[in-house]
Amino acid sequence: MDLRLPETATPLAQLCAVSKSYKTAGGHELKVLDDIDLAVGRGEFVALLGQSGSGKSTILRCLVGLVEPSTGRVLAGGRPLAGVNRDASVVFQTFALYPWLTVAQNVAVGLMSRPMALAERDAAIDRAIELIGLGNHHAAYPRELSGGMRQRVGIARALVSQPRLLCLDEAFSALDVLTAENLRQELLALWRTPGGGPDSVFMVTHNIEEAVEMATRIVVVFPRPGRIGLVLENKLPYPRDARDPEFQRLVQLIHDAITRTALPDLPPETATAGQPISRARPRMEAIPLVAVGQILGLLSILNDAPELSNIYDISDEIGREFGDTIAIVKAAEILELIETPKDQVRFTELGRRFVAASGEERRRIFAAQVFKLRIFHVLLALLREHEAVDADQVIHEIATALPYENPERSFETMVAWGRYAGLMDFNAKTRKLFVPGAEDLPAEIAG
Ligand SMILES: Nc1ncnc2c1ncn2[C@@H]1O[C@H](COP(=O)(O)OP(=O)(O)OP(=O)(O)O)[C@@H](O)[C@H]1O
Repeated sequence: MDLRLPETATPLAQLCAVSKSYKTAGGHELKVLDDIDLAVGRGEFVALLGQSGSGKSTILRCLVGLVEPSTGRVLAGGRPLAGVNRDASVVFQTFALYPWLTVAQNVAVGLMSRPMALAERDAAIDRAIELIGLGNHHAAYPRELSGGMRQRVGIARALVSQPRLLCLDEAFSALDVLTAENLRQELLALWRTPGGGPDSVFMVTHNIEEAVEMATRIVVVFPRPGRIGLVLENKLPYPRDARDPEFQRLVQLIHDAITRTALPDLPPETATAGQPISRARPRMEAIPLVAVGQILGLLSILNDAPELSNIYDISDEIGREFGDTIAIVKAAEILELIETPKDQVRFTELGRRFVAASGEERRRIFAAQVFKLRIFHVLLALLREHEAVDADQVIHEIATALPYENPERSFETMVAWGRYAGLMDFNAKTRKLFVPGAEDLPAEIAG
């Protein structure tokens, strides 16, 4: 039986046509959210999923008033929100506790801006501490607690003000599996008990199963710029069983939606008649912000454990969150070392040669593949014309070519890849990019 109160028409929190742009470190405009319409109604448990960097945290922060949208409106209880939403609290992944304060004092921080009598305050703190199972730890310091207990303090601090809307930003992802599952169940019970906890929950997560286990509505954000990609109602009764076919169907739907946008099965590109023949591909591709070591790690996992064939299993194996795994897989894919039909991940012929090769040969293959990426092609053409190129000029080129990427971070990644490939080097003092010595370049690139 569902004990939730019926939903009322006015959402607790709402984004209306919200867009958000940031200025990056180099002063470039980066649009991270585009025209987001999203509401959290009374009694709802909404989960927000999406790749890393798709804008999930920014949406959460806009919703509670921690970040102001560039355009669009934020409403709380149907009225324009000015400042922070006092009916909402946020639990962050990092616990964010003060190490010099006790559990009770840390929880009290959640009431800081609320005028109330001392006795009322103490009663609220006791209630929140009891509610979240920290009864014997009022006077303990964070360092004396396990990760799970610390996150309980984080949740108690969020609940102490009795918010109507509880927001969770990857709140369980730093916890071990069992602790996370216990906390999820307790939180669900709190939300489902009328008057027990928050009316509504808004949860940002990378974990698809977690979303299907908990949420009544699941929203998938598509990236660059962040926009609403998929909305699913989840009417499965609680407690939910991960083996239920409907549970599995929802997981698969979400999984497909996320991988499809990150790793689309595109037809191979063909040369366009009349265009000059170039070794670079015509399409301008973003560089996933991953280290060369992560790509090499993925390839060695694929090589050592050929039975791991889909992104899910691989994500578990490398111990990264799904969104991060996708970025690593994408990087290996644009280098043509792997291919990803549907949600499968497998070596290409070149990838097989790469893992079997010596260090020197690997660099040569890597260099030839990097050279095919249009953005590198542009950069290497610049480097051929000038002895050294200013970092800011390159960052500007990236910002122009890839308007939805963070140009400074893309630059750092390109330098790291280019260094590994022996194609370029960077002097952080002079902020100049240069070619390490043409005689060292692989023959097909030096010409
Ligand atoms: N204060 C800021 N200044 C500049 N860029 C920012 C700022 N905050 C976020 N961004 C950028 O906005 C984009 C979206 O970030 P956000 O943290 O909302 O994504 P996310 O989906 O929550 O990512 P993750 O899952 O990795 O936490 C990223 O490219 C990020 O680098």
